[in-house]
Amino acid sequence: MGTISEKIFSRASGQDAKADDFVMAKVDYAMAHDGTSILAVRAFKEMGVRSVWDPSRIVIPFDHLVPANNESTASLQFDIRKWISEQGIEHFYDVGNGICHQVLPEQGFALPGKLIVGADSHSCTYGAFGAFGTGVGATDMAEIFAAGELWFKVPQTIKVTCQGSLGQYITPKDLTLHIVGKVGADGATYKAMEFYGQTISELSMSGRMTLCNMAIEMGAKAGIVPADKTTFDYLRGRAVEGYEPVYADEDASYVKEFIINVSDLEPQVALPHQVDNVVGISEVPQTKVDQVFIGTCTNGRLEDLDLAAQVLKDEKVAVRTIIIPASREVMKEASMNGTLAILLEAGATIGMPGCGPCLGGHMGVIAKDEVCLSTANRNFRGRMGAGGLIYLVSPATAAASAINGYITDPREI
Ligand SMILES: CC(C)[C@H](C(=O)O)[C@@H](O)C(=O)O
Ligand code: SF4
Repeated sequence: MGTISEKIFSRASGQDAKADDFVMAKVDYAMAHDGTSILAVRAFKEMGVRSVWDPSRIVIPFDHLVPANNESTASLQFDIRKWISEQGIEHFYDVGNGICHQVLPEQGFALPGKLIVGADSHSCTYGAFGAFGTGVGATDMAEIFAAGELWFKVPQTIKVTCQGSLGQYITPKDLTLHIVGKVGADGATYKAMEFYGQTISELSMSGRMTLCNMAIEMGAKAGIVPADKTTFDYLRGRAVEGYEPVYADEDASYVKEFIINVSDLEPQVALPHQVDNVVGISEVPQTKVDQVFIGTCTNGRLEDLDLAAQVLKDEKVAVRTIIIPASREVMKEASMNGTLAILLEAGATIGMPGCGPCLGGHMGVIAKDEVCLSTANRNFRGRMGAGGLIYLVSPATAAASAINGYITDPREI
């Protein structure tokens, strides 16, 4: 009698964990990136603890400001590299390897049934593998570095069932934005979400990651897709250790249920400046675009780049179009299968793997009143530059809009 979260916390805490219980849980993998490891390491040092609990269970990708954009970033990264080597952290992915939420799954750390905690809010991405993945602040991460465990309140769970198959150019991002619009930006606060139904079973791992990635945009602590054959196939030859998938019981109790039918879903757009300000593309008035950005931990995967290339083949972009593969692996595959050549031929600019301009640090910050059509997960005011406007869409919609210079339904190209 339990949800996936209750079962994972029961195992990780060694007690029968039910929703709303407070438990001390052992973390399987802890992640911090260049942005948050700085604060986590500072807090860790202040605790006076000599060495981390387990250097083989800490994963540190550098992705947010890479390569360093100025001297102060460079010197912070220098300090972290030093700490990483002193502590013997085994899984350090330096500049160029890619975004944490792509690197961990690719390298086989995102595994069914595991408790994976990251010092980054989109750590819920790992739920795509049937794991409990969640984000914490830097001081909580310091606790984990020291002891390998942390207090958690076991979340209640919302069940989302998705029926029907996605149509042509209707992508997992459209499904995700549609769900965010229905549930609302605070509709799942401190809850776990479990995703079921035909639509979900048909999603690739890439699509499931897009979906779970945005669970936090509804306030959720975790977004979980139960592991199935698609999961096991992806993990074959990749998983860093053995794992035991965890499934909810028939009589598990859910605080709320949503049923979503995608049969007639059209491309979705989240209008500025709220992520749940979601409408169907037919309701968007003609909107001129200044910049298109395809990338991030939401939509920078091979499938996303391939889709953009499918739309952009033999076409030219009318506006500046920045495409940033989520990882080196993605970039390598996109270069081998011809996708990068198509994108370059169309006039797009390819950036090196990492977060890029997603949170307004570099590589595509926008000016006041400029419109950026982005495949990311957040369109908050000022995120990519003060006074800029961010519209969130799928890679297909982003690519189609790049051709016309205004927001365009990819089915019309
Ligand atoms: C920098 C980091 C703390 C932040 C997060 O946690 O989400 C970033 O990745 C973001 O997307 O805004
Ligand atoms: S790609 Fe964007 S949302 Fe994802 S971790 Fe980086 S900054 Fe955060």
